[in-house]
Amino acid sequence: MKPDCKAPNNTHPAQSTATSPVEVIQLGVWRVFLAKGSPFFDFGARYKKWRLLYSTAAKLTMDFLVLAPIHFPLLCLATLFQRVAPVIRWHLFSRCLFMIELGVTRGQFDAIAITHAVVARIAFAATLAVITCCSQKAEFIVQTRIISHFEAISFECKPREFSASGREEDLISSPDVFYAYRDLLISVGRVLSIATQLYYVGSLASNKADAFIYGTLFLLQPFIRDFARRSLWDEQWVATSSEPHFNRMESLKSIVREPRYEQEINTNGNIKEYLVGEYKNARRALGDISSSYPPAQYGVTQRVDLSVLSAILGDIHMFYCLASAILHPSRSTLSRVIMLQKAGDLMFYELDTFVDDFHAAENGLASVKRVYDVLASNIDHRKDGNVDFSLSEPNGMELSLKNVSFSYPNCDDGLKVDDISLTIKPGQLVVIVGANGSGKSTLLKLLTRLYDCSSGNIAIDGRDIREYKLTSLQETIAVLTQDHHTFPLSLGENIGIGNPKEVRNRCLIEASARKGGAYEFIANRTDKYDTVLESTAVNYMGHLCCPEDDTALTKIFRGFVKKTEVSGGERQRVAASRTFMRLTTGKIRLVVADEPSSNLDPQGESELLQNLIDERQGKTMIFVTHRLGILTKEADLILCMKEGRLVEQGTHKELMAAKNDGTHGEYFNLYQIQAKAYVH
Ligand SMILES: Nc1ncnc2c1ncn2[C@@H]1O[C@H](COP(=O)(O)OP(=O)(O)OP(=O)(O)O)[C@@H](O)[C@H]1O
Repeated sequence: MKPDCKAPNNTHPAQSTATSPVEVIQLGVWRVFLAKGSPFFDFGARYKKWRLLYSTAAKLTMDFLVLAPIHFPLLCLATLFQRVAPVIRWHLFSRCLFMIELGVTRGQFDAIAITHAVVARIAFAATLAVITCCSQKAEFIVQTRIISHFEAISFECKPREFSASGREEDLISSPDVFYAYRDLLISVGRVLSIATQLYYVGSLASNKADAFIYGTLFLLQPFIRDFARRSLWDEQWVATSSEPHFNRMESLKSIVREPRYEQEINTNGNIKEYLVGEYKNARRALGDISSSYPPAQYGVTQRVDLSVLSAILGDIHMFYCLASAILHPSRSTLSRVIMLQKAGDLMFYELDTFVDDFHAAENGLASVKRVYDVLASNIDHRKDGNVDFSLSEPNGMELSLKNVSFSYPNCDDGLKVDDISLTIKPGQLVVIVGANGSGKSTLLKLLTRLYDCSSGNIAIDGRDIREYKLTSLQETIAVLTQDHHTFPLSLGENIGIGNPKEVRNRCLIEASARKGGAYEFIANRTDKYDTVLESTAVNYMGHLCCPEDDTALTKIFRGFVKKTEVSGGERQRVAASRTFMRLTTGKIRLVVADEPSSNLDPQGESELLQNLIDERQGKTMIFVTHRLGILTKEADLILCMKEGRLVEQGTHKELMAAKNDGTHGEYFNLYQIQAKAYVH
């Protein structure tokens, strides 16, 4: 069925139900949600917003002052001067113009006055050039210091944010902090410039009444234009593509573009053909529905009446000027008319750009506020406790769960862990099994306090998990997951970082690499432990170079971006070695391994698991695995999960023997399926 194509300013039915402060409109393929009624000159809303941002602006000013006590004030003065410069320039020019006009009218020129005016104008131009050069230098220094300061802050904030939410939310980029302040400075400069121009217009007008009328007429047009203008740049909005054919095209595009699908597509010609065909079909079905960026489409929807009024108002001061000249010829001169016209244009430009700069400054400061908030509130949504974990306890951790339930924040997909109660005794080897999506990894995240449970209670060594200091808890837990990562560092550091105090201890690193199964493949690398996996250099290619060309420059560039490849299994071995390195801290009392051997060959897998089990002394160990047998036979406790619930627990023997109403349980069934797969 052909989708409903709506005209750009068609409103969504939700709009008519209307106490909602959000307006929903369809723009081409986009469903746009718009905060209702906040034009630029809504001073009430602006005031509220600025009260919030004021402290950020003040704080940022102090930061700028501390970081660049000389260059920052210089930059401020220069920026403000540059903003009022056009008015001064016009004033000086108008003096020359008046004198020329006077000379032409009288047939006699005042050479000295003209020389003074010309010299003043030249001196001003030279001064402006010097100030511009100085301000560029000052800007460069202030920018560099601000960027490095905020890079450091953002470096500090990001891991905190990440550990709290489990995903990385980008903070404002450091250069943007500088630009936010610069936009603010320019906005202030524009206000100064508008005030100066009003003063200048007043000096051009022949009397106070004229000055007032000109000022009002000059200011009126931008006000009307703001009401006429419908620009998403000035509004708060979010949009989602709601057009099914467009969404399908995007999905198909991502399959072709994303490297993770590359191998599958390239080794199966039919897929490629199918994708191309489907893309063409979706494109055809989309027809003329526009996918242009929503602000570009929204601009088309201006109110015609107000636009016409605004355009006429743009010229009304000219008509007033003409009428005034006709009615009072003795008070008017041609040069005054020209200067007034020019002043009107300049003022209109300043007011118009002021709106954009001011919005940019507001948005920028709102983002900067977030950086400060992150710093101030330590963003971590998990409330930190104040109890230090006791390291004197020689055994592993005791974990007990009472009616624990959990659903992911911002996800109304139901409970992922549902009413689980269990006890893990100190030093036990525990294995969690269950089908995909049954909640095994989620349970581990709760046990390591990556998330807090939604209801119920988790206790470690008899004390609520939330009472422990997070750092103290993290020091005692080693986590090895299936999402193994390597860092863009040397192989040695990739392992050594497990115990940062011993990051240069080659002996410990090699021993850990042996246990993690990385020793052999690292030994075969030319640079061994010094092999750097990914270059950390930042590379640019000038826009006149074409990456596809085979020139000397592009070859050099490819050399910049060369990576040292490691296979998935090798990467997992490095991550496992890092965990063994972590065990050398002597503080670990809980080891959590979520399918740590999913990418390893059978021999690598059994060696890794055995090496981990050999480290059991003084630790509780919890494994998540799909491969029953290797671990489950040795486990003190098997937890069998299904759809977020704990359906069985016991040892391998107990669970294999367990029957309910004469039928075997979940673990038995899972085990049998695997056993059959190996036999056949
Ligand atoms: N960050 C998340 N936000 C929302 N839902 C999530 C998140 N992580 C996992 N889920 C959902 O929670 C459920 C349980 O996922 P979990 O990863 O715990 O299962 P699992 O048993 O470990 O699965 P597998 O064996 O495939 O690794 C799944 O439905 C999954 O889609």
